[in-house]
Amino acid sequence: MSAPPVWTREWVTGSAGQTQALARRIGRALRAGDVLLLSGGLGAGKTTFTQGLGEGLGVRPGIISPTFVLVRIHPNLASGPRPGGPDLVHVDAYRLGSAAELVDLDLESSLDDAVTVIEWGEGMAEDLSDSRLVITLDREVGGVPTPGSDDDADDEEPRTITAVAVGPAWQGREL
Ligand SMILES: Nc1ncnc2c1ncn2[C@@H]1O[C@H](COP(=O)(O)OP(=O)(O)OP(=O)(O)O)[C@@H](O)[C@H]1O
Ligand SMILES: [Mg+2]
Repeated sequence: MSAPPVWTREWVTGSAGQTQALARRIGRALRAGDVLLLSGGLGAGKTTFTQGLGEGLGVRPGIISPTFVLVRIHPNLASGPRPGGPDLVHVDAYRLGSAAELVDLDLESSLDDAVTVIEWGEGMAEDLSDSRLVITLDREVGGVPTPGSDDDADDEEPRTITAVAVGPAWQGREL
């Protein structure tokens, strides 16, 4: 059974830009060894959120939804806001069939020195670390589905974003 959360926080954003701004703020507070599991349906905004995290961490830009590559490493930039800070290891577990396949990616080797962000990691990556931040992006606001847009490019839809902190790393630590 998984451990009870240390704390939970919730935000509502109104656009992709606001989601990135929130993630940027969170990215500035992250430390080497942190593990984030991003959940939420297709197109919920997991990659958009990760782009903001990357900016806050000051890592090499170009964060995308990987299609064939399952793991991409974004090194910390000496010219960024956190020189000498952790790299970002960005994983997309969508195509993985099992936790055993995730083990094969050998994320453990970089775990202590980097921030590891796993899209679709919930229910798959819990064994990776004692502590984790589970971030869920949801199109529902206040339990009510928000009307979808016909335009796929619409970047101004509301999202509810929930962070559930689990494990000792988050004890006494806020975002
Ligand atoms: N409030 C919002 N927060 C985040 N993204 C938003 C918001 N409103 C609209 N969007 C749009 O939703 C889309 C989110 O796409 P993104 O690739 O980040 O999702 P994803 O969860 O990574 O999808 P996938 O499951 O395919 O990896 C983008 O086109 C973004 O502009
Ligand atoms: Mg994605």
